[in-house]
Amino acid sequence: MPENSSPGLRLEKVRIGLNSRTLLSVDHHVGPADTLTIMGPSGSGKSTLLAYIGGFLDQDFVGEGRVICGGRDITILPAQERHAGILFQDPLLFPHMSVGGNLVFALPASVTTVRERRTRAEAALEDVGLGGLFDRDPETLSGGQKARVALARVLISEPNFLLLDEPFSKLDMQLRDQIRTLVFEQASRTRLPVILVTHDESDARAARGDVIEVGA
Ligand SMILES: Nc1ncnc2c1ncn2[C@@H]1O[C@H](COP(=O)(O)OP(=O)(O)OP(=O)(O)O)[C@@H](O)[C@H]1O
Repeated sequence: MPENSSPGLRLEKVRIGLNSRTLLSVDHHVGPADTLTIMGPSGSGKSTLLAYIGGFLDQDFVGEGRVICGGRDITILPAQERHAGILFQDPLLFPHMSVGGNLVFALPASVTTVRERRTRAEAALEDVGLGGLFDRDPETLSGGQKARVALARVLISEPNFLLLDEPFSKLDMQLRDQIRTLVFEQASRTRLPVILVTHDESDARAARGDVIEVGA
């Protein structure tokens, strides 16, 4: 199989620049269910790299190189056609919707009936250990439960790959361990390539994949 038709996510000679300065360069292939961890000092361009891959790079930056997903060059596609599943430090749940509403909102439009949409959301909640919480107000959840809902919402959107921007950094140590185990289990189950940005060595170890240090 020619290399660029392989499954997974290929970052081909990707360079992120600001003004005339190169912030970081990456050339790497992330296979299905593999994680590439990006570590580096604050301001080294890690979040900006995720924005380039996801298709939402701010116009102040220069992004070069190709992003190839499942053999398809997605570099020129707008964000909504790249289907990145993104998790940030904050779960960013919609406060005016129930937990289930947050998930139903993220479902692909191809799931059309109300009954099927509800069934899919309930199953996604089960997958992250939150069965039965469909009707809950997200504001009443603990930090760990919110992180689980955010994960379920990303997974139910049927993303092509995951971009994780320090998603565990606000959780205390025990919770951090639980949530990241769940994230990597689910990424592995769904065969998604993952790019993880973190400052934390234990996140990198838990991810078990390749680690790139940038800005060193
Ligand atoms: N919209 C913007 N316009 C100009 N410069 C920006 C903009 N957003 C961020 N920057 C700068 O670009 C650089 C890269 O930012 P980025 O957020 O990607 O770094 P990071 O490695 O993710 O940092 P951290 O680890 O602190 O999250 C930083 O120097 C930042 O100050």
